[in-house]
Amino acid sequence: MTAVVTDPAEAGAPLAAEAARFASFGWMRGTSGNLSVVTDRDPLRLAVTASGLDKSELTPADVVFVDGDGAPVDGGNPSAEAALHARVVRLTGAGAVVHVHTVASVAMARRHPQGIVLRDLEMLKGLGLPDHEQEVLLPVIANSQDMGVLGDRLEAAREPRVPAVVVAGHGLYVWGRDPRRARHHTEVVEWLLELELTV
Ligand SMILES: CSCCC(=O)C(=O)COP(=O)(O)O
Ligand SMILES: [Zn+2]
Repeated sequence: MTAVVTDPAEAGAPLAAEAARFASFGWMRGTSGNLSVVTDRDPLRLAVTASGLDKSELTPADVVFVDGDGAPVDGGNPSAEAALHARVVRLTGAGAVVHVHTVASVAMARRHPQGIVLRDLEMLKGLGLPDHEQEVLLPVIANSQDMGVLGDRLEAAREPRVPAVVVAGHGLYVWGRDPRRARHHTEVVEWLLELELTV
């Protein structure tokens, strides 16, 4: 069950902390990346990071509440990708979504535009897979500035066992039950991508 949150600072504090962590890894350079957390399920509401800010400097107030289509409910300027966050939540039931611009995700999508095979790695258990003897495809979808188009591509390509999709030439979308689990999934997927890039 999702605790209903209506105070921007309450919703924004964990997102600011997560953003600072990802930014410290170099995954949100410039003003790239965005984060969201579900604050209500009925009707669906998300707190999404505001657009165009340096994500290493967010304050708890730097979030905007959006509806199930990613439109602001009380004004404000949500992330340009808010509609994709909302779509991921509607599709997967996730409670938090992470979008980071990592070099490894873009490089690996360039090498493997049809998707990235991950197999025989203990770290796959960090995505909820039962053991290391697994082979899964991390989907890669083509980029678009139209979040509806990106959402359709994500829906068509997603692998239900993998809480992540790479957007070619852009970055990584990852989700989880809450911000902490979405962070763990993000760190695991990025580790797998960096490994495959290295070997
Ligand atoms: C240089 S970042 C370009 C936009 C983008 O892809 C991104 O992740 C940040 O967009 P936002 O509107 O959330 O700041
Ligand atoms: Zn982006």
